[in-house]
Amino acid sequence: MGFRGRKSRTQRKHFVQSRENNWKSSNENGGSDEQQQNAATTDNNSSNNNRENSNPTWQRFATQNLAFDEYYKEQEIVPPEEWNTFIDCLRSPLPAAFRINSSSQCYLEILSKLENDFMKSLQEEGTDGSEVEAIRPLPWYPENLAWQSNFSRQQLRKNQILGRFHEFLKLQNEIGNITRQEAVSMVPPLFLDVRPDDFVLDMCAAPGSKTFQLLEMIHHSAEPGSLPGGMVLANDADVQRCNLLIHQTKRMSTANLIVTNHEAQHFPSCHLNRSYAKGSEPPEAKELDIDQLLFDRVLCDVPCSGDGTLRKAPDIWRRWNAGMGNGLHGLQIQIAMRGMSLLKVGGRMVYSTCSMNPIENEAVVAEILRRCGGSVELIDVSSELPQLVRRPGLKKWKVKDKGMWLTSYKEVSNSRRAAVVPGMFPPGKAFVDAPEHDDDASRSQLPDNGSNSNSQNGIAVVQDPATQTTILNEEASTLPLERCMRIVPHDQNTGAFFIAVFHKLSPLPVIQKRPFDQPGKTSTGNFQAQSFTEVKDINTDEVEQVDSVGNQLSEVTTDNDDDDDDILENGKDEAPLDTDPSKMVNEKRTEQIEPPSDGRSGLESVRGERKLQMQGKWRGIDPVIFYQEEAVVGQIKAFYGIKESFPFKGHLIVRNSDINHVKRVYYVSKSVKEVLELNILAGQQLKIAAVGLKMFERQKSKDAGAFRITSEGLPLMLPHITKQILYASPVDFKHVLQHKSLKFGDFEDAKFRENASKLQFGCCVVVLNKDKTLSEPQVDASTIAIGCWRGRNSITVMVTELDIQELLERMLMYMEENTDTFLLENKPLTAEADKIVKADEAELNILKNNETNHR
Ligand SMILES: C[S@@+](CC[C@H](N)C(=O)[O-])C[C@H]1O[C@@H](n2cnc3c(N)ncnc32)[C@H](O)[C@@H]1O
Repeated sequence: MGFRGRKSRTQRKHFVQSRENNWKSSNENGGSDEQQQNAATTDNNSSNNNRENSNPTWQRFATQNLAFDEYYKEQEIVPPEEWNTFIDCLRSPLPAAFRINSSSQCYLEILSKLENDFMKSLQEEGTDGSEVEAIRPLPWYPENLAWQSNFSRQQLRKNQILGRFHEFLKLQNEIGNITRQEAVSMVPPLFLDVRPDDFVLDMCAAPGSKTFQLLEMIHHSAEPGSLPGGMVLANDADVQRCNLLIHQTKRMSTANLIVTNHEAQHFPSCHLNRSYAKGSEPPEAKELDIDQLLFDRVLCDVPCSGDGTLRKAPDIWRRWNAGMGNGLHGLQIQIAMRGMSLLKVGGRMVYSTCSMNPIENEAVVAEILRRCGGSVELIDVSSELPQLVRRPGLKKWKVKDKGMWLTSYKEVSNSRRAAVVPGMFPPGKAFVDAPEHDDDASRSQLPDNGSNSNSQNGIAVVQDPATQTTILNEEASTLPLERCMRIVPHDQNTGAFFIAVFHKLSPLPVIQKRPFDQPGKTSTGNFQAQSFTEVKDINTDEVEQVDSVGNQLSEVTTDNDDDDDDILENGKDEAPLDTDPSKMVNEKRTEQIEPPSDGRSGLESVRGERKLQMQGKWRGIDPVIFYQEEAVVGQIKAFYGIKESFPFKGHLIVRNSDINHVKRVYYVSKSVKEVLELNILAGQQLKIAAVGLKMFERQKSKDAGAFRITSEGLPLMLPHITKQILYASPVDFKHVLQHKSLKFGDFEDAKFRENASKLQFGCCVVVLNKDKTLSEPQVDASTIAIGCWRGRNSITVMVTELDIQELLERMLMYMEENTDTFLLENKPLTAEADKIVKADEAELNILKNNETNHR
């Protein structure tokens, strides 16, 4: 219906400025030479760096960092003969890319406009006769839904056709019909192979480009008026970035999304209280299809050093150092392992980074495989997306610490063993200290069968008498790291990315801390499988923390998908998450709600005391409350004639603990409903920042139906409502959009006038009747409709300027073949009609003003 929920959005200038890609010389970049020098060098102790610092040439360009060059040459990230091409490409600006939202109702029209209009006109106008394609679909993206443009922003503003294209992109992006996203960032969700019924966890989701893509996949084949069986749970640890995520995903208008704010490595398990499992389940628990929150698909797009995005964020050149990757390695493993434990057996997990560093990539993948002890396999996806040029994962790499190159853990000095862990080294090089020759401790690494090798993952643990170290002597061939994918910039003119795809074959082995792991000390980074008992929930507190990592995050976390234009203010109708840490309850204190002693069922009890519990649980976060006011729901159903077949019970939620003053009611899909119910029964472990599709908004007018259907809720509701609908001819529809308010008499169609006067006062829906011969057209994917207000003598539209602009644009796209009737001159309103319309508008404004409170 093309009117997904959108507020007028103000760009966050300060945010944008800090992320702008300024292709400047070092002098223009600001900051003293000394600052730049410090930023560009990594390992102050290193003799290499002393040499670099004394070499003035490195300062000449902001897009150069000798430590970077040295590091990646040594890692043989590309063959030596390709180095110059690789580095030149990294120094050139990145072409803009965008994706068409495949679940948008007009995605085919947008595709056709790009293929048949812009592709040709831009080629003629924009490229000055050059061979380079102005815009082109990315060959590896299914159905031509992703595009790359070779224009810079300056070029886009240069002439009229480019300007028209730019405006088109901006509008469609704001509406949610397209998303600007770096080409390589689109890859990980494609390898996740998401199906509409899947439960998908996006562990580090902000600002949400990939979440949006995952939602598209879930919604792709949903019929109008119906919802897919799956859902996406998008999580991010950073509160402010969570707000960006909420804003970004709002463009999708989905009832199948939950946004949470947790550290991914401590993401709650959300399973039913043990005492319920002993047979005392409340009826609600028995009704639940799920008793633990597990996922069919997990996306682990972890925080990383982000050097794959140098083309888009050249400031990274100055900041880059080898320590960034080393510092993140531990956290990346923790997040990935948590993801793996939340993945269903048979499910798929994608691990990805926008970093080129093997310490953040292959080393993490190798460690996941070691820890999972054969219950997980790295999938060979070489036959998937064959047109995507990628390179196999590295089998060998080195670790650089404090300017020193280390080829095996043996070379790590005692003082550096907290920071440099065995898991950072390639297979066969992860020498682990024998703790004081503690035989029991080394045995604790062995599988239960007592053998000294784990045939499932090919790891042999042997004692090296010369060094008194235990060697994890993996055959390189047993960890098929070549199945990882590395996308390098010069292969297809993109950024760089790393992707690994896992398949969970069986429950994870129980993971225990080895006795000789000191608390707070990352002595080994390795855990070995002890037994293969099913793990319901791995307590992530067992996984050691790398203290330094957290401190580095704010600097090195780079998401890089968020184009400047996508960084927007929060919508005004939902409170942003509270960023004051003092108001946050420690998320690790996720107590379970004990079964009630008064005989009431768990959910009943939770509902009865919801005000107290929900407000106390996650301070700074609005509670999620099932809305069960039957009288109000009945009134809504009666007013709009909503068909009984439309599921309401348990699908409506509010975010206000004062049920009597509810302003907005949200709709959730069956899948989300189940997760919310499970979460309540499991003690509200999820810190839910946003959930549900805003469906109804309360009106003050007594005689106008209690709630109006929102623009974003209308596409879902429309096929199910039987009252308060008007069908307008193209001319009338366009007319009312342009004037925003029209007196009944000014509608061209007599039938419309008659029907309008028969409606109840208040909210109504005006549907574009493309085929004027039908009085009640079939509602389908192409239906254009708009929420309006039926006043005493007029119809007034109740949507934003942006919605109107989009609808007019869509009508133009649809009606190109009927331009004779459609593009009639606007009828000027008569003075008398104008007066009547103004009176109705005033009435409407009073109503709107009454509703400006947050809720
Ligand atoms: C590479 S970005 C994710 C980009 C995102 N997947 C997208 O496509 O838009 C990494 C994200 O991880 C978040 N993050 C950092 N540490 C985290 C943690 N411990 N748990 C969860 N998220 C974390 C950051 O706030 C950042 O938004």
